[in-house]
Amino acid sequence: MDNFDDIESAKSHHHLMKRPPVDIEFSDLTYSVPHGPNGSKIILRSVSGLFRSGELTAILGPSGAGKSTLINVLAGYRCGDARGSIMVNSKPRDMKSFRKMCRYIMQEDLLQPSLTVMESMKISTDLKLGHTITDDIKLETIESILEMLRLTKAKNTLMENLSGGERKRLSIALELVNNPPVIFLDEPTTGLDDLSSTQCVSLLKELAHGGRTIICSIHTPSARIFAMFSHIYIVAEGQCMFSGVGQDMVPYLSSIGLNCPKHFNPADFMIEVCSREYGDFSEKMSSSVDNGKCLRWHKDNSETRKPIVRRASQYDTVSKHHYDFSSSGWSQFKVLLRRMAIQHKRNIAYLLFKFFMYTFIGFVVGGMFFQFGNDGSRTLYNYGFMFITIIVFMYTPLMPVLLKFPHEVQLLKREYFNRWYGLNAYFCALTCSQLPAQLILSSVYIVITYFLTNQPLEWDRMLKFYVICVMVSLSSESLAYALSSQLNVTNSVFLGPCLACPMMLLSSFGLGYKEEEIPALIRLGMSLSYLRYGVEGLVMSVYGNGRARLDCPKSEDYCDLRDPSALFDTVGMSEVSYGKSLTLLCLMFIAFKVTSYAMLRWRLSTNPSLLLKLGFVGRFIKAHFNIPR
Ligand SMILES: Nc1ncnc2c1ncn2[C@@H]1O[C@H](COP(=O)(O)OP(=O)(O)OP(=O)(O)O)[C@@H](O)[C@H]1O
Repeated sequence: MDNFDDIESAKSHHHLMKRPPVDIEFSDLTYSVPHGPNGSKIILRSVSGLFRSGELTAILGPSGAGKSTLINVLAGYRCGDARGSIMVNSKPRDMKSFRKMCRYIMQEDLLQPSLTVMESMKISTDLKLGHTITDDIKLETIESILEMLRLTKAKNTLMENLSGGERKRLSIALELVNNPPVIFLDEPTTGLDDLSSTQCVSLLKELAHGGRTIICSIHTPSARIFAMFSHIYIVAEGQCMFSGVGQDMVPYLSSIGLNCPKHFNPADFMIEVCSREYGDFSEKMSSSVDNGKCLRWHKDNSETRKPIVRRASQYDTVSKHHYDFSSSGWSQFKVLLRRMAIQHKRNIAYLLFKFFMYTFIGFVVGGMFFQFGNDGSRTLYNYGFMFITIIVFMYTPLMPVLLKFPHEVQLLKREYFNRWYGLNAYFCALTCSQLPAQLILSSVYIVITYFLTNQPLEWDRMLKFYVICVMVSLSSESLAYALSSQLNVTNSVFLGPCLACPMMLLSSFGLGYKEEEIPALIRLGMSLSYLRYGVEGLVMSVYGNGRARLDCPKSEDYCDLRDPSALFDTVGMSEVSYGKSLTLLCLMFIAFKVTSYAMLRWRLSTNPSLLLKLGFVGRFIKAHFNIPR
């Protein structure tokens, strides 16, 4: 088969270099999830097992048996309510160092959109190999991995145009770049045809031969694929039904009175047994392998006929390896910024659409308040223009983030978990990547409306107006990140505008009231609405700083608000200054930014959900408000 030749030719390369052994042993592992307001559902029931380096382990079992959960818990992706012990090289798993050496390829192929295969491989190598390795070596590594995974022909294809098999292989390729010693794969062959599945598993086998610990869950493998695994671990109903070498599965089943028919795929037979097609053998099977503790069927040392036991000195070499980030935070930031810039460039149609939308809204609003800026009889209408401008700068950056970011978080979770980069670098790159478009689009709207509505053409007033609009839009964007980093799309899109409504109302509250007439609670709400500081800032930039009395058209007998101070009294802003409003707006922006960072860190954390620690209230929120973790 071509692929075997490819693998042979690639053996000498960096990504297939031998790795020191990492053995994973778990015992009495129990995992439950909250179920209903008070209850919990046990998914893993005191299972034990040993997954050794140099072995390709398959976790098999009927659908819903707990395979993905076992992988999630072992990889540390979900720790939730897990109890029991997980040992790595005979020492309790230290999540911090374990995460540095393990990679997790999830069932869904979460790949960054709008990048070609080559671009994503380059970004992956730049992030993972850092700048200590020359570009030539990186390119060589990429070329050989792509060749090995038969992706060379697709290297200039955009991710979204790849076939299911190619996407799966690319997910593996991206993680192979820095030669991880432990790889978890959740159903790597799902969606692949027979040939692609065989090639994928033979690649994993080759990687395992290089000393890696490769653990994957798999659905009903063909007899050929089944024979490729060095270790089979069967799970059903959250318990271990068998753990050992594939060839021993038929004798094992015979030993408990279940004879696999000739010419029957042992994996299929085992799944049928676990699905109770031949009666209930679950307890018998699970107790005969001591729920995974029994090593009788494991690959043994041919001389001693005992399971292979490693020497402590072999494990020591692992700690000498450095699996830390190869690139500095600054390099990660630059690479991520480059990636986001490419994605923006590829999405130029979306940017153009936004440009036209801002232009269109600019003309609509400018037309509605045409020439009101210096008209003493229309001062309140002009105040309305400023209020609407703030609403525009609240909604336009809010909605796209609420719609897009919940999906982006999934990608972020995968890359962050697999230690492509740190959160600080990502967060800074995300903030900076949005800024140029934000500044340009804000200018488009402001230039159109400012001139159409005939606001004072003084540089300092225009600049002040611009700064307030940009700060409101950046605050709205940060608020949207804070919400959408915790919620799914449906809830984000619902909650965002719901929160915006009271803030909008509070921003213009006070019209016609004296400050002491406003109830204390509403005054508190007003002081928490960043939109209010936005409206105040715009009013002060246009009317503050000693603006002269406005023109009063001849058609009017009397213009009661032609004096700016009369407007300040009417809208309850006589005590307001531009500097104070801008400072408070900036503080609100910082508060939103810090909140969105903290929310994101919380979302990426593998610790038990904070909500679960809150007891009943937390469980209720989690169960009924679709909080994804
Ligand atoms: N958060 C959760 N809340 C409630 N039940 C859950 C949760 N996560 C998993 N389960 C349940 O736990 C069981 C095991 O799920 P898991 O995804 O591990 O199964 P699996 O063996 O990987 O299945 P499949 O092969 O179909 O992917 C299933 O019955 C599933 O419904």
